[in-house]
Amino acid sequence: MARIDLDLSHSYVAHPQSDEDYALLPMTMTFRDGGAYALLGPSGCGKTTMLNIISGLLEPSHGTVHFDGIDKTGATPQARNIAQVFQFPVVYDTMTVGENLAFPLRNRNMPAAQIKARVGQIAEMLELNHQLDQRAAGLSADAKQKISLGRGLVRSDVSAVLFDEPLTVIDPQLKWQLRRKLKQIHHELKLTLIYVTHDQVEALTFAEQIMVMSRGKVVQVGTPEDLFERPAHTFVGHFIGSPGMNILPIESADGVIRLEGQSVPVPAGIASARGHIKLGIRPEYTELAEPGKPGVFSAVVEKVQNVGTYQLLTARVGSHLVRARLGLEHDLPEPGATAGLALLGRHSCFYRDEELIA
Ligand SMILES: Nc1ncnc2c1ncn2[C@@H]1O[C@H](COP(=O)(O)OP(=O)(O)OP(=O)(O)O)[C@@H](O)[C@H]1O
Repeated sequence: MARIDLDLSHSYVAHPQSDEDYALLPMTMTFRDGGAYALLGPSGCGKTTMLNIISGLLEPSHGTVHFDGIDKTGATPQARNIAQVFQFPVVYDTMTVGENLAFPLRNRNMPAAQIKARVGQIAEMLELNHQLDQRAAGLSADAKQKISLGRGLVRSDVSAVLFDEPLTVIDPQLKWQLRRKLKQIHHELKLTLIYVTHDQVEALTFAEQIMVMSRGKVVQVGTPEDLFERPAHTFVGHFIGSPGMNILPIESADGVIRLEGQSVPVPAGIASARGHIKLGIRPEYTELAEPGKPGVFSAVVEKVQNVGTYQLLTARVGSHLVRARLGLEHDLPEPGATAGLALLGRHSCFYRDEELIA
């Protein structure tokens, strides 16, 4: 396993002029030896570009890639000793499940007894142990992708295992199991895993550290808890969570916050910042409260939805929609009614130029 350091930028254009010409803006990034990482972001943000630069399929237009302190910028995927799992299964139909799993080890001339032991271990982890002698040809897409995952994980001497949206073809129920399985496998095998996805649930279940990307930039690296509790950028606030964070433009001065003509005192003990800034509060921390109390804004209820395990209240503060996730035990006001919403508290975040400041 290896520690991987990136210090680079990448443009697919020969002479980039502006930020828009870059698939990856200048960045430095470290993947710890043995860490489980997810690269998370919407389509086109640069995830695959970063993964291909790490694997060696693509050379960055500027900068370097180091594995364990050794410059690997121009090295091929083979020379980097990387294992990759793609969106669609890569298996040999004429071979059995066991032979497919053993293939990367046979290629390295590993002794037969060791191959048998390692294949057995991986097959058991992925619950393929009862199918080892079955031919791959007749298997479902799900089973074939499990073999691909197994082939990616079977070698213990790789620098890292890279996954590019590997659960896309998997049935939803099995997807849920496999996400947890991969986390457990990481725990047991201590491989450096880098997992690309645009699905926040996938990233949050699997990874220890999540790199959230937007338009060629890594906007935050953190644990699932960091991303939820203290989004470093308004994009992370929007992107993580269901629904995302409420982000509201405010004016803050002398312990009073103005939002759409309402002036509300900041509750005692809450750190704020001055000026024209943005307030972020997660729907999970947005509560109904008595209007007129510190931190409570007056809102007009638009909609109340029962979402099974909680109720989602949508209300308007001036021209801004605010969402609150509330327990089923609450008796909620009807649409059109005026309600107080507590938006300022210890979970409030404040942003200037989209970056977290308090
Ligand atoms: N071979 C290429 N030539 C030119 N531009 C490219 C090439 N590959 C990607 N791009 C551009 O680089 C940017 C980043 O693309 P990339 O595929 O890395 O994003 P992504 O986050 O992986 O998206 P997706 O989830 O859709 O694969 C996009 O604007 C894309 O159009």
